[in-house]
Order: sequence, then structure tokens, then C-alpha cells
Amino acid sequence: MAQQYRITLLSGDGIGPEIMAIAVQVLKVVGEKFDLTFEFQAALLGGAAIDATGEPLPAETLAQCKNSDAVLLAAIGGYKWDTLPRHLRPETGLLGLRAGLGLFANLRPATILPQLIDASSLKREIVEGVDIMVVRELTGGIYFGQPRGIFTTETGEKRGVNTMAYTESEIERIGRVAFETAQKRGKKLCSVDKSNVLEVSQLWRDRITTLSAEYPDVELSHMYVDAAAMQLVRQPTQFDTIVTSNLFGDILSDAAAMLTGSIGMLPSASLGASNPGLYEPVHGSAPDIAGQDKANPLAQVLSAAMMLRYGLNQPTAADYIEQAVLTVLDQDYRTGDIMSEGKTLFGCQAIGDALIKALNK
Ligand SMILES: NC(=O)c1ccc[n+]([C@@H]2O[C@H](COP(=O)([O-])OP(=O)(O)OC[C@H]3O[C@@H](n4cnc5c(N)ncnc54)[C@H](O)[C@@H]3O)[C@@H](O)[C@H]2O)c1
Ligand SMILES: CC(C)[C@H](C(=O)O)[C@@H](O)C(=O)O
Ligand SMILES: [Mg+2]
Repeated sequence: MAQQYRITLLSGDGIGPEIMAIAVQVLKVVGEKFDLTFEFQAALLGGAAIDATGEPLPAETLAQCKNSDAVLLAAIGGYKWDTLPRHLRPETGLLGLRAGLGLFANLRPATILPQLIDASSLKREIVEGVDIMVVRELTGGIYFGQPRGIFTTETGEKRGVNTMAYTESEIERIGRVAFETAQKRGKKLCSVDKSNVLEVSQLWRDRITTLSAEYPDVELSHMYVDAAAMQLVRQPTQFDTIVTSNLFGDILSDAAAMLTGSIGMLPSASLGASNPGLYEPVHGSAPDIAGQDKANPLAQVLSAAMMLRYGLNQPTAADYIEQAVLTVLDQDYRTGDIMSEGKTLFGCQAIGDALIKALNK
């Protein structure tokens, strides 16, 4: 009998619905090939949820996600909601979903595909062989620390406050994910912090160092975040697995994305201890190109592959999708963000059609 999976689809805003449509088409074909039945159920998150319900994360969305085998998200946000107070913004819905599902570990792989070396913003010699996994802490740090808010001082001046805080147990659990990830990869882990300035980073560095005694097969190094940003563009092949906090991981993963050609190529998996995982591209809702059939759907499709690999334990089906992505790139089909000389410019849906053809081969 076919294996059945309940998948919640959060298309969100901007290019979200366009790229999600492609991922669903891909999953349907893969389901038929591998005898997997996907029960897709859409739910509202972000701007789309605000427009329909007044809230960025309606209670029924969170409940439905908890009741799924996996959650596939496209992207949220956009100009329309940019002026709302923070608690009503689309981004707050996404953070609430990550926290609500306890997804403390965000895996963001940045790999240069040989087909896209010319699309990278850096020279071939620099990006050739790049294969990095950023393990980003996702439910702590400055994104969630208290106190936070805009307060009025005694002199009547406004003061914005956020707090970067980590407990030892929060550091330890993300550390374990990172060491275990490194064990399955190149056995090199670089922990990125700002411990020359921040106490929270001193604790981070201490805990990660202590933890390393349990993983003697992994070579641990430490780097300050400013130096890591520089090294990522200077000599990215020195990195195998990177572990870092929520904010530093957000910034470094966008930088790592550009090594691979485009942020439109980068998938991610957000994982916790028990709840279903959330699979989402690293990029946002790209409001500047929304509704124009210009979006690159590959980060979304590769996020669906990560869902099969990490969430549904279907690595062969995941491999099959990743192979189809390579086939389409081998055929020189490109969206604008990964376009280079001699390639053919395709729209989002046309790339989807090419993927389906490759999958049906
Ligand atoms: N996970 C998420 O849902 C998520 C992630 C990042 C940003 N956001 C939100 O998205 C909105 C826009 O943010 P931004 O402009 O800073 O970042 P963005 O990632 O949406 O866009 C940055 C640039 O990359 C391009 N781009 C992004 N994805 C692309 C794709 N698949 N194909 C081709 N080009 C692509 C965009 O056109 C834009 O020029 C904001 O509201 C932000 O908060 C959401
Ligand atoms: C939209 C925003 C809340 C989000 C983040 O900062 O985590 C995004 O930038 C990401 O990288 O997933
Ligand atoms: Mg980001």
C-alpha cells in the first residue's frame, strides 16, 4: 500500500504561490513514481493570513501544521505589510510558527552546482567545490530574547531594545545537531560567534568547546562573525559545517547563497525534537518580481526534496528530485537570477514544465 503523508502547504506571499505550485507539481509526479500519497492541505501564513483573518499566524494554521507529517512553506512578507506594528507583521507569523513547532535547528546547505559556476558573483577559482552546511539556531538569540520593545526613557526619548540571549541548554542542543551534521559530512565544524565583544557569545564558545570532547572525530574551529563573512567570500571552500546563532546565521546564509549563483537556489530544513519539520527556501517573497513568472522555483523544489530526505525518510525520492534539477540545468534552462552567457531564459512555470519532463523520463 502507498505510504501516505499529510503535508501542510503555506504558500504565503509574493512569489510564494508561483513557486509552491511548481513544488506541488513535482511532488505529485514523484509520489506516483515512488508510490507515495501526499495529502496536501493549504493553510494561511504571513500577509495572506493577515488579509484574511487579521493575524499573521492564525491558531488553526499552527494546529494544522502540528497535525501534519511535514510543512512546506514558500515565503511571506511584502511592501503591503511593511508598516504594520511588529506583532502584526508577516515575519512575526513565521517566527511564531518556528517557535510554535519548536524548530530550533535550521539546516541551510550552500553547494555550488558545476552548471552554475558562471552564475556565481565570485570567480570560478573561488567557488569551485563549495559545499557548506550552515546550521543556524532558529528559536533563540536576539530574535526572541527579552526584554524587547520600543520604550520611552526618563528624558522622553524613545529607545529600541532587543536582547541577545542563549541558555546553555539552547547552545548545547544546536551544538549537538551541528556536530552530528559535521560527522556525516567533512568532519569539520566552524562555530561562528562574536565572543570578543558579547558575553552571550563567550558562553556559546565555551559550551561548544566543551561539547566537542564528545565528538573527537570532528575538527572544531571558532571564528568571529565579521571574519567569517570575509572568509566566506575570500575562500569559501575552507568551510564544511558552520554552526551559529539565529541572527548571524540569517546573515551568513544569505551571503553563502550568493556563492551558489542565486538565493533562488537555496533550500532549508527547520527541525526540532518532535514536531513536524518546516521546509522553506532561504529567500523571501521577492515582491519586486512577484506575479511576473520570473521567480526561480528551484529553492522551493529543493526544499521539497529536503522534506522527503529529512522529514519523510524518503531519500531516494529526494535524490530523484535533485537529479531532475541538475538535468534541467544541464539543458541550459535558466531563470533571470541564474542567467549567464549561452543559456536560455525561462519563466518560473516553464522551468517547472522542464522539471516535470525530466522527472517523467
Ligand atoms: N522565509 C521567508 O518567508 C522570508 C525570508 C526572507 C525574507 N522574507 C521577507 O520577504 C520580503 C522581501 O525581502 P527581501 O527583498 O529582503 O528578500 P528576498 O529574498 O525576497 O529578495 C531579495 C532579492 O532576491 C531576489 N529573489 C529572491 N528569491 C528569488 C527567486 N526565487 N528567484 C529569483 N529571484 C529571487 C528578489 O527578486 C530580490 O531582488 C520581506 O518582507 C522579508 O521579510 C521572507
Ligand atoms: C523573514 C525573516 C523573519 C526570516 C529570518 O530572519 O529568519 C528570513 O530572513 C529567513 O532567513 O528565513
Ligand atoms: Mg534571511
